[in-house]
Amino acid sequence: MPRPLIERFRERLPVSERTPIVSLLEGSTPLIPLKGPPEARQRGVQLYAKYEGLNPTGSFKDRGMTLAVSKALEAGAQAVACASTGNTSASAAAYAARAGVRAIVVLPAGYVALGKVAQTLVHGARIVQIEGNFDAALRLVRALSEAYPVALVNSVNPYRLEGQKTLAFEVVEALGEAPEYHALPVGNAGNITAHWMGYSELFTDGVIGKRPRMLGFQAAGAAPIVQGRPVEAPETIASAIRIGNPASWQGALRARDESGGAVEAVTDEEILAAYRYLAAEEGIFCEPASAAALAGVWRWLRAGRIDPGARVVLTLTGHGLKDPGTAERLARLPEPVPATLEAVARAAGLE
Ligand SMILES: Cc1ncc(COP(=O)(O)O)c(/C=C/C(=O)C(=O)O)c1O
Repeated sequence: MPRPLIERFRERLPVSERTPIVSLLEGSTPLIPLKGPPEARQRGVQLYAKYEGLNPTGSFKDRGMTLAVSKALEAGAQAVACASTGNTSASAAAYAARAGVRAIVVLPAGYVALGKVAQTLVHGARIVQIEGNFDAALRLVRALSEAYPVALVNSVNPYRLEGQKTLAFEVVEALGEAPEYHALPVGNAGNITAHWMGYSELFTDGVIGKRPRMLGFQAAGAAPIVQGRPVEAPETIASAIRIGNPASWQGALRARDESGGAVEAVTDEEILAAYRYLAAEEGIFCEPASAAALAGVWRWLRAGRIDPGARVVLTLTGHGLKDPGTAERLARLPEPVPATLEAVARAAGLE
C-alpha cells in the first residue's frame, strides 16, 4: 500500500512531528525496464523509465509540492502562490485544495492557454492575469509572500527540491544501487539539482558506492545552459521546458561537473521521435519535454558514448495527457472505409 512520500522518507526530509502531512500518496512511481531501441540492445545497455506521469497530478512536481504545502501549513500560511502555467500550478492547486487553503497563480495576460491551466482552475485556484511579463509575475508572487501569509511554491522554494530528491532514493531502492547514467529534461533545472542532491546524500551516507553521471537535456531552441547565456525568446514544442533563464542554473552545473555528466541540447525532431517511440514501442505516454531524456540518450548511444552493459535511468517527468494539444496535432485520422469485413481487415493491415 503506497504511503505518503513524507512518511516514506521522513528521516531524510526537513519535517518533524509538528509538520502536518498534506499528501495525495505521491511518489512510489514505477521504474519500468524498457525493451530499448536497437542501439541500446546491441550494446547490452538497459534503459529504465522512471514514470513520473503516474503521480497524482500527472508530473514529478507532486514530490516537491507535498513538502512545500505541508511546510506552508506548518508555518501558518493561508494560501500558496506561484507564477507558472504548467505542471507547477496544477500541482500547487491540487495540494492547496487537499490542504483546504487557497492557491493563487499569477500569470502574464495573454499567456494563458486554457488547456494548460484547465487542471489548475478545476482544482479551484485563483488565477490573476497581470498586464506585464513573466518576470513581473514572478516578482509579484514574491511580493505577495512577503506582504501576506502566502507561501511561495515556485522552484525557488527549497522544500520543492527537498521533496524532488526522493526520486533518487526510489531508484536506488529499485536497482539496489545507483545506475551508471541518469538522464532527464532540463528547464528551470530544479529537477536535475534535486536528483543530484538525492544521490549525493546516499553516497555521503555510504548507501551507494558510486553516483550516476547526470545527463541533462534542453531543447535546442531553449538551451541557455548549453549556450552559456540566457535565451531571450525560448522556442520549443516541449512547452514545459520552454525556459530562457533557469532559476537553478548553478545547481545544474554542479550536477553536470561533479558527476562527470553533461547538459546538452536536442532538437524538437529528436524529441518527437523519442515521444513517438516511447508511446508506440514501449507503451509509455509521456509529454514531449519528458521525451527529451530519451532523445539525448539515443544520440549518446548512436555516438557510442554509453558504456556497454550500462544501466541508464530516464526520468519521464510528465504524463502525455498533460499536453493533449501535441498528441492531437500529431494525430491523423484515416479516411472512412465501407462497413464490410474485407474493407476493415484490409484497413487494419490484416490482409
Ligand atoms: C513535464 C516537465 N518536464 C520537465 C520540466 C523541467 O523541470 P525543471 O528543469 O526542474 O524545471 C518541467 C518543469 C515545469 C515547470 O517548471 C513549471 O511547470 O513551472 C515539467 O513540467
